Amino acid sequence: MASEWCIGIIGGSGLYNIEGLEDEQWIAIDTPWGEPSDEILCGRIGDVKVRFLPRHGRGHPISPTELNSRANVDALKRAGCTDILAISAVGSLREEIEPGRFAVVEQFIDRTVKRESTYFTSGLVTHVSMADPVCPRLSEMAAKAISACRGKVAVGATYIAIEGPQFSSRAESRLYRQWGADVIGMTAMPEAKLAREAELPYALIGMATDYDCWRVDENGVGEAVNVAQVIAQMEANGELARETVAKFISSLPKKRKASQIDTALDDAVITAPDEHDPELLAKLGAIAGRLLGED
Ligand SMILES: CSC[C@H]1O[C@H](OP(=O)(O)O)[C@H](O)[C@@H]1O
Ligand SMILES: Nc1ncnc2[nH]cnc12
Repeated sequence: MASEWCIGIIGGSGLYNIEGLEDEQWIAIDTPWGEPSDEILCGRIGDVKVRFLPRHGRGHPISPTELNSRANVDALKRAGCTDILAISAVGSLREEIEPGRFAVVEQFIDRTVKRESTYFTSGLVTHVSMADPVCPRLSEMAAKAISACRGKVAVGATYIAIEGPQFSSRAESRLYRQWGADVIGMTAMPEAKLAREAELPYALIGMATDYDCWRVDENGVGEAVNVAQVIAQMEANGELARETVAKFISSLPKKRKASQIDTALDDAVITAPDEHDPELLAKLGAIAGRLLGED
């Protein structure tokens, strides 16, 4: 297992570039799942290799529903990533997660319906555990990095992923609060599931940009989220996000210890070897090469 860190950063809305990389170069990576959102910015900070992918592409041309998360995660793995730190703009479903606060996500509710959400289709049926969908080690380091940059942090957040691109109705927003969701977004699912299938430890920082639409003011008037408000708050969050990423990377321990997630596919495949589909196996070189003996 890799003992050197290679950190994949997935930048969400408002985070289309990162600064301070040495030897930086945008590199196009082909995958058997189609095109990733953009080229990957490859470089390093000190001894740590960094691979940055803007989730929606530079200039934000790609909608949440049309993100090719399979290609994105596969491309990051091909680029050598050992771990992924993802950043997202999120709506807050809790009074105490005010716009500007960064929420480190611990759990997900997946309400997306139109997306390819697995690499393991018929011919290599595989069931990984999503009981603990994020990497606790990365999440703890992310929370410390936010605090070290004097950011306000909330830990242990539950993220609900909606299909979008429309924001939620008030009834949905209130329902999601009853379900125990703390923040809402449109992108981290199936990204987190695919990262787990790719045996990549994954953590998510949600940058609260708005209160979605569940809240009413003192006059009983409901607020509604709009893109202008989200963009203004994203811009206000941008500097802290960049500082947090730099701090997170510079604070990593020198050597990377193995994580249980590095072997998430062990014992997860159920299809008998003589039923394996060779075409599917050929596509899985980057994702499951370790298991399939192609490393
Ligand atoms: C511009 S608000 C809605 C948009 O922002 C979030 O994207 P990301 O998670 O990539 O930061 C949200 O999920 C929507 O896609
Ligand atoms: N209120 C909201 N709903 C869904 N995605 C979002 N991204 C940022 N704010 C959001």
